[in-house]
Amino acid sequence: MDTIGRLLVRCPDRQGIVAAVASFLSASGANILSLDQHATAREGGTYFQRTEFALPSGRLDGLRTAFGSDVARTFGMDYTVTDTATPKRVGILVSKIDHCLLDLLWRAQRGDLDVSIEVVVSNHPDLEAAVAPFGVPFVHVPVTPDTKADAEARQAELLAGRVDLVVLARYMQIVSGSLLQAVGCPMINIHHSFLPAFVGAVPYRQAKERGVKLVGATAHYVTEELDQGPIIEQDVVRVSHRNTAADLTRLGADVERSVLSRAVRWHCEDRVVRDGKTTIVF
Ligand SMILES: Nc1nc2c(c(=O)[nH]1)N[C@@H](CN(C=O)c1ccc(C(=O)N[C@@H](CCC(=O)O)C(=O)O)cc1)CN2
Repeated sequence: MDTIGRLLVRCPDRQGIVAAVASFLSASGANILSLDQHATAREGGTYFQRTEFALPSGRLDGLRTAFGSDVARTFGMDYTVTDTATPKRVGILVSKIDHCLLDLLWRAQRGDLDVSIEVVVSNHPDLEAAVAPFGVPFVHVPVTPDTKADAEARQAELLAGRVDLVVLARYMQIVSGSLLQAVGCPMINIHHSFLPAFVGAVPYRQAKERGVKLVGATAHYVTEELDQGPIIEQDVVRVSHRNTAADLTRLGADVERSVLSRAVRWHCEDRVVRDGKTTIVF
């Protein structure tokens, strides 16, 4: 049974990258199944490539090591080599709002999202009963302004080294730079507006007051600066003057769920590469 591997690279653009990667994979006994690439400029830019390949089983670790000392070193590549048979481990941070959390749990349970949700951590106890049927551990870690540092230390204990991705599913606390660093893996947030519009905690109220004709949602990587992380996915839905702020919240919730699940899926399929403040999504 072959291993299906995935190689994601980012490096300074120059001639010969595709040939070098393809030659290396061929010489390693791999058969390329798909290859997507992007260069940010005609010259002097950054080069990105996502390659899926079949490889005789038991050889992926050796290929990863050899690629690092060979092609990656030659071209100055940042790269990852992953085994598509190993689902990414996901931890979810949530507060009281349930729809994004339950959507991810439901999609994972159905096999619609190929991830392993390892733990749900919440600063409120409200959603413990809703999570229980999914068989996923739920840990309540209260957060107050006075206890935030200790709470984040506990969150880090629950997440660091145990998950490959953290998702903020309408988590209503600002994550400190030290927690971001301690967790040591990417973090994705679902913001309930079409960024850069309406940053902050209450975008639907801002949207109603502004009289918008569209509301939306944005999934982005979390950075220390609030709602400024590289955008992964966005979508919108039409609204009108007839809609109350509560209507906007209800209509927006469906968009949040679909945007977040696409962003998590694409990240876990290694389709997303960060390029400064932006992303490349293959
Ligand atoms: N470091 C980051 N942390 C968080 C981000 C981010 O981009 N970077 N996104 C937010 C999500 N969010 C809007 O989508 C958001 C959540 C919370 C707040 C906020 O002001 N929270 C208050 C506490 C509110 C409460 O206790 O109910 C606070 O933390 O002081 C703003 C925006 C998630 N975190």
